[in-house]
Amino acid sequence: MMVEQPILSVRNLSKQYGEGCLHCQQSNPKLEKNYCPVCKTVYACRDISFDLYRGEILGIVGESGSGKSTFMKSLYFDENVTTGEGYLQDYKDGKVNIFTESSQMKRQIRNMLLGMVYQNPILGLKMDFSSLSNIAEKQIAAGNRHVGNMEARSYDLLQHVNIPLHRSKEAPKNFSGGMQQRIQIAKALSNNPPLLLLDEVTTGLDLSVQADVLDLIKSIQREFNISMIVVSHDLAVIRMLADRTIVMLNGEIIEHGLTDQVLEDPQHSYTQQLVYSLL
Ligand SMILES: Nc1ncnc2c1ncn2[C@@H]1O[C@H](COP(=O)(O)OP(=O)(O)OP(=O)(O)O)[C@@H](O)[C@H]1O
Repeated sequence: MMVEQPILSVRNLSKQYGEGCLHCQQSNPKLEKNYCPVCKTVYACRDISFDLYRGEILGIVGESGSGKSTFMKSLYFDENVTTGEGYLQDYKDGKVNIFTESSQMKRQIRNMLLGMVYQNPILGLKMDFSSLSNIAEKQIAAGNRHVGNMEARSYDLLQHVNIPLHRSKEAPKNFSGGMQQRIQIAKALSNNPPLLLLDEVTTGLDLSVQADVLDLIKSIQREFNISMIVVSHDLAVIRMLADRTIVMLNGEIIEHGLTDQVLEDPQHSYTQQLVYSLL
């Protein structure tokens, strides 16, 4: 029998801000939430481990400050991890820890194998450039040189994310929040990545716009069979999107399981609170 390999494996990822001290460097130190009461070092992510499979959406939910964004930034190399390992099946057959690669290789991994959609579209888009050139930029970074092909792919993607083609030469700064997120999604998909990272992508949008963007994400999963990691503080978003869910609190994973299971039978008191607040 063929055993399915995860497309991403993360082992013991930790990220701290600060040097640590004798108090917090002992095993099982007593922390104040996620920071050391003595030296104030912040332990933003502690010992995060999981596998992600092809075509799967993994949800990460937790309150503000639980470490979700730090985790996502680490995966996209916006931040360097303090310790930990990450293996991508499509990079050197999943045999090399991506976190210890050179910055040049990290750039290449990012350009070829990852797509990122940020909560704040300013981080993901050049607001004054046309939507088309925003998408082309990512394709060029991934090594495409053929202008005709790039244009055709960009139009195709814009159509997919329901941006009227007659607006493709307009800059995202003219667009609504929902449209900007859809352009970010088109851009993130333009290099055909096996893994798409989505960080609070619907936060701040009107409910109906939010529903449209969530529908779009779901349809992209079905159509492209792409794996995604979706971070949100909102369990309703996670419920709609994620096959499996990780719950984070104070930088740690406190619960992990199939989303239905986590929702129906939450084990940790914090998860129970989150679930009951949905009712
Ligand atoms: N550059 C930094 N320097 C020091 N501490 C930081 C830095 N970035 C994040 N932190 C701290 O790390 C912890 C985790 O923050 P993070 O942004 O990952 O949380 P989050 O769950 O994404 O919350 P939010 O949704 O509010 O961003 C917080 O305590 C935060 O104050």
